[in-house]
Amino acid sequence: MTHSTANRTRGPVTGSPTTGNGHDPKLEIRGVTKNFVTRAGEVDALASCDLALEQGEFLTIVGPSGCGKSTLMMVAAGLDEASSGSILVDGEPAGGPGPQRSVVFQRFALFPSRTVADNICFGMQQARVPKPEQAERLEEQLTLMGLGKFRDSYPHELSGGMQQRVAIARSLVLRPEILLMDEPFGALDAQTRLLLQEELVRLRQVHRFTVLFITHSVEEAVYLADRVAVMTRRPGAIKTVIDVPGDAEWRSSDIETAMGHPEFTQLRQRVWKLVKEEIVAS
Ligand SMILES: Nc1ncnc2c1ncn2[C@@H]1O[C@H](COP(=O)(O)OP(=O)(O)OP(=O)(O)O)[C@@H](O)[C@H]1O
Repeated sequence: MTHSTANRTRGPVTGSPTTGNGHDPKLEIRGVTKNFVTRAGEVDALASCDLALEQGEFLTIVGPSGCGKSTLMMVAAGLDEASSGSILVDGEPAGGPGPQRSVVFQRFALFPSRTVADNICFGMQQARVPKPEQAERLEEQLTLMGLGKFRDSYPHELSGGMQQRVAIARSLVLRPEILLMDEPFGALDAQTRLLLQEELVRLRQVHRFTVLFITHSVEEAVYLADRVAVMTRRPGAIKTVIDVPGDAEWRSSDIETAMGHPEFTQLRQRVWKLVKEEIVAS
């Protein structure tokens, strides 16, 4: 994927959104709104949201707490219905959840009574992937995620970081075209988080999946992304989308080194200022 070196900031997108490079979108969130009816009244969670991700793009979403990020993710995953608007994959209505879109949540949600290997294979069994192929994909993921030694362990025997590796492996083994990640590293200690961020960059180089990634961490958002979408306060909409240059010097660095780079700091500050405006105004 190519990137412009100039950081362009786009205003709220209306109508049919384009991708960063104007290509046909892999995943498109078109005019999605969501309101919840509760006993206390209606909650407008999302105003009209538009986003388009091209094949292989990594788009991170940041925004104030409660602005509707997880709601948007649930709708994008087909796990909840939009009040209006649509989710398109390759230009077609996406419908309910399917193997094409895989979700990783903050909490690992592993089956406690299944071993690591069985947890990773669960989705493949459901999808009736032939046994020899299951075995092949399992071995590949165990190696990629550094889980080989833990294949026969149970989730309670693993650290949080290892459990999240299993959750990610369980998603990747299905070879999803689109990976939807809702604060996947939010429950981890700082060191494990750094390691998994770097591993996600590496995995993405191998798999080239399209990623929509929610985070509270502005650093994480900038480090991982091709573009960072900033949401408004609730009801959430896309306030701005910022390009992160693909050829930035810090791109091949680990996140600690990247954070010391002036260009990275500038981007981080720019994103944080936009988020802070929304926090202050809410
Ligand atoms: N099932 C639900 N029923 C009623 N209200 C809901 C439901 N889910 C979310 N909301 C409300 O919608 C709004 C957006 O919530 P959401 O969890 O999407 O925000 P968020 O940006 O992901 O928050 P955070 O950053 O704190 O995780 C909140 O006001 C929340 O209380």
